[in-house]
Amino acid sequence: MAEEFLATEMDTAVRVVHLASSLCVKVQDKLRLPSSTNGHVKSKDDDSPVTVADWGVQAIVSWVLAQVFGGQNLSIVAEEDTESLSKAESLGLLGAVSSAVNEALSEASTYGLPKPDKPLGTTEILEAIGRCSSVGGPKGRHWVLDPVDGTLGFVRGDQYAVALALIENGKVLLGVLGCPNYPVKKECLSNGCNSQSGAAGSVTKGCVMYAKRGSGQAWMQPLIPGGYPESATLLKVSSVDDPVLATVCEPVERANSNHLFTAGLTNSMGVRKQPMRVYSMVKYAAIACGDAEVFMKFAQSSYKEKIWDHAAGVVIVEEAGGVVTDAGGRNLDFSKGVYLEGLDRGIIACSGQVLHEKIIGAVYASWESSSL
Ligand SMILES: Nc1ncnc2c1ncn2[C@@H]1O[C@H](COP(=O)(O)O)[C@@H](OP(=O)(O)O)[C@H]1O
Ligand SMILES: [Mg+2]
Repeated sequence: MAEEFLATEMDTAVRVVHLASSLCVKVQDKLRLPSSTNGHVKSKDDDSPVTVADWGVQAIVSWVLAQVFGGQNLSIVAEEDTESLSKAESLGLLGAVSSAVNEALSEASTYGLPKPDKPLGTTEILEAIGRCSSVGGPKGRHWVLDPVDGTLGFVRGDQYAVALALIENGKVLLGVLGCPNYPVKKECLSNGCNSQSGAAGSVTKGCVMYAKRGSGQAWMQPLIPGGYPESATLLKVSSVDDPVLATVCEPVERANSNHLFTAGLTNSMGVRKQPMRVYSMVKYAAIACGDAEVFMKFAQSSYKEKIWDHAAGVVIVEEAGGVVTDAGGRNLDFSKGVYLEGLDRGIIACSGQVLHEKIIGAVYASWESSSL
């Protein structure tokens, strides 16, 4: 029998996101210790923080993909570069990245992944991080990685995500989201999401979600310490289509999305609940598993959205039954390189068509009077 389409790609991506998530959990725990906070976080040129986890995840994902698929024609588009990490004054930081990477890779076989014969040296680690400098584009295969999406949430001990996707000829073929701090209903892990039991069940922390384009299925696994879980459950978006009952999520940071505009918009639609403000692509995860119905982001017009901030989340939401477009109702275009070129105003992800159409209508009705 022919091997299932993208079986190795999907399996490797899911496993490496589990491994990467476990690295993040360890680094985030260390960041919580007051004595070790400084030195593990660096400011980028735009003042956003980057941590041992950002570089560490990028290194292990790049190294594992190169082992499994060969480094020769491997194209990886990812957020971090090696510039500040290679500087002489960053030796301590590079050492911390190296320890985190080698600690994670020493456990790779328990995740069913290749493991280096001996610990990677700093040159190999910088090489792995630096390999991810592809700019993507309309042709061929490109892996797309946001090693730690929502770095601000990460350094604040809050929500963040590890996001890996595969784009081929401009289309997102698969997506994996590691959400190490996501509160998952135990009910959801045993009986699937929206199992309608109505019971206010207990919650566990951490999951990995994934989906393959066209499969009509999106899956969730629990994040378990030190290994790869045996089970996965199907994700399903919420069936709520009444704005009165809908939960709308948006970025925490005002700088990243206009809270006033979205408040006016949701108010005009009759949304009653307070917005759920969450860092990172965890917002897509919340839609995919039925915890929220809408995710909206309206950045300043001068900001250009990057493909790694959306690719994995979009395919997971769509395969779980949801809809994702720009504010003009068009699909996001992943074929133009690093940026989502031609994006009309903002991003709208919904659990279903009915809510989506209402929001698009409301955007048109309120846009003129907004200051965006
Ligand atoms: N001025 C801006 N407007 C909109 N988005 C921005 C932004 N500056 C950074 N971002 C993006 O917003 C992401 C965080 O999303 P959110 O605000 O939903 O938590 C950041 O991801 P990183 O944290 O990976 O850099 C970054 O890519
Ligand atoms: Mg990001």
